[in-house]
Amino acid sequence: QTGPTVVVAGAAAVPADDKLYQALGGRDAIQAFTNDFYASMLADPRLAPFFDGINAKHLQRVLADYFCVVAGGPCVYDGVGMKDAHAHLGVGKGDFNALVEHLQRAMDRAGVPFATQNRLLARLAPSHRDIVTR
Ligand code: HEM
Repeated sequence: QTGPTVVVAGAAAVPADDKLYQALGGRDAIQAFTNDFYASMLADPRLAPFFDGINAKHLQRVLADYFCVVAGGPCVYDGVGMKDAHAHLGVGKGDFNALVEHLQRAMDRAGVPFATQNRLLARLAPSHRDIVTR
């Protein structure tokens, strides 16, 4: 990406244009694949325990806001930074990769083109430094 970037809470660098946000189909489309993504993580015995006792409605909303902001969309992320959000969870690299795979599959099911999926994943990838703690 070219052009100026801003840094969002959670240390994702976000470009000043909203092209990726548009390519993802806007806020409603992002919320839809986020909800599907969340449901598929709950159905994965490896990831489900992390989400025990978590307010799913809230997390689905802030996750979609986060993806939206990372994609350059006109959303506000009002959650906590990635480091603080995950510090207590003991997320491993394999867990991180498993989550990314679920996100990829959910975007696939939503008809998001492969190249667009990869642009979002590339912007999320650096957050592993804040999220993976073991
Ligand atoms: C690209 C990777 C990831 C992104 C972008 C991401 C994003 C987020 C966001 C935006 C929140 C909300 C923070 C808030 O409520 O203020 C959150 C919370 C959470 N994340 Fe992640 N996350 C990622 C990876 C993971 C992984 C790999 C796991 C576990 C396997 C995980 C488990 C959780 C849990 C359990 C919460 C809720 C924490 C709580 O409310 O106490 N996340 N994440």
